[in-house]
Amino acid sequence: MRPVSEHQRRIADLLGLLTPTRVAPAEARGLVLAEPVTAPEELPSFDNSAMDGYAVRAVDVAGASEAAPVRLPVAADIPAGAGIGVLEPGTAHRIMTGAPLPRGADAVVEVERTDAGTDVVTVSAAREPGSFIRTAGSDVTAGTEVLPAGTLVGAAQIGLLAALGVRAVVVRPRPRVLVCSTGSELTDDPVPAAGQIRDSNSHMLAAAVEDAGAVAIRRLWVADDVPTFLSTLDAELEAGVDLVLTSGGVSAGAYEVVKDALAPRGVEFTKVALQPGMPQGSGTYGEAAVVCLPGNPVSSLVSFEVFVRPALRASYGHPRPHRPIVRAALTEAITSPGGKRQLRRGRLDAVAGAVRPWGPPGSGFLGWMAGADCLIDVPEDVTELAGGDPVDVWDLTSWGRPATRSGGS
Ligand SMILES: Nc1nc2c(c(=O)[nH]1)N[C@H]1C(S)=C(S)[C@@H](COP(=O)(O)OP(=O)(O)OC[C@H]3O[C@@H](n4cnc5c(N)ncnc54)[C@H](O)[C@@H]3O)O[C@H]1N2
Ligand code: MOO
Repeated sequence: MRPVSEHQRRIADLLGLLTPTRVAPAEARGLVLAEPVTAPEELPSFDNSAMDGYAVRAVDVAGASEAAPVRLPVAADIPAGAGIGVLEPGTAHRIMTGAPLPRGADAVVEVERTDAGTDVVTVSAAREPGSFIRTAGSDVTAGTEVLPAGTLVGAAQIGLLAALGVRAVVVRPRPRVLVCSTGSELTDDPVPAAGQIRDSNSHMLAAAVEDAGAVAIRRLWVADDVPTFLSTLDAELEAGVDLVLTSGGVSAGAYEVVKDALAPRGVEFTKVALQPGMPQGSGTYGEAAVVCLPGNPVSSLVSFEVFVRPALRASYGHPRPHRPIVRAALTEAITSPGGKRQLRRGRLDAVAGAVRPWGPPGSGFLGWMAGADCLIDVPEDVTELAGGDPVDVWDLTSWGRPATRSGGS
């Protein structure tokens, strides 16, 4: 059987790195800059007040105190958004936070240190030159690289791009994924007939694809019929697809539609030393990468976590493609099959450093999976672990906090 790490590499190689494209900043959220951003202008773009108060010349309030306040005529009122005025010596301008400092002023006295006068203001504190002034360029200097290539674009970066008036950035695009469940037992009918079940995998995998930062361009299911399966793929691929993600039809039964359709077309079907998630398919179809996951719902989602999620994130350059791993002590004993890496569902108490196995190891227990928040990683050569033993745990609730190690190893 193929080791997990080898199959991870194969899937990552199949998807590769997507070609960068230019998008509006809002569309870059969650994506990664493929080219740096250089500030086209400085920030702030003009000297402005950091406080609601009075713009003055520091020399005019030198020596002012509670005991010996200084009185200055208020020659102007400067709300935020006003133009840049001129302050005559021996006067004050009432100024609001963010409003432009008038020429001639070199300090702001906060309103709390005055009597808030509108015609004449009484100032009871001296202020050094530069006090409460945000000078032009003090945050960002024009021409500097503010966001290097490789930056993950989030709220702060989008805010900065907006402040600088940057209208487009270069990122790798979200991978476009076609999610296709297979199985003649599946139905979307709210009341399934005898022997039929609702399709959970296409909904689940489409959600997992979107959580990974990719786009599930279509979600569908097809029956166990090779010509229908192939004609559906052919029709859908015209929309431009980076990855075809199938579930079901990859094991050893008489009607394995995915394997029967794609094995003759060069897609490789193999057993990976993983539980759950042993039967796996991978290759290309047309221009698209193809990953064929097993149909058992837990196998499908666990193998998505192991193989597909990191490859999708790596394909758009995510700096942390893998889930963070934490070390925790098992609350109870578990067993694992020799020769396979087991990813057992669990519930992590990160504060206590403890992890509780959650539900049986079998691959059909979706109810248990939905209550879990982590995967307990049992190495291939380990068959028994006792309560209290330390284990690696993949934290499924964390979205890419830097970790000392990650699920890639
Ligand atoms: N003789 C053998 N039988 C099986 C083997 C094997 O090696 N030899 N491997 C087992 C393992 S491990 C797995 S995992 C499954 C994988 O089977 P398939 O990928 O071919 O999946 P199906 O047979 O189509 O379905 C398995 C199971 O999952 C249900 N299913 C499938 N798709 C969906 C869906 N979209 N939504 C909800 N449930 C789904 C399906 O009804 C079956 O119960 O094979 C084992 N067998
Ligand atoms: O390996 Mo299967 O994927 O046990 O459920």
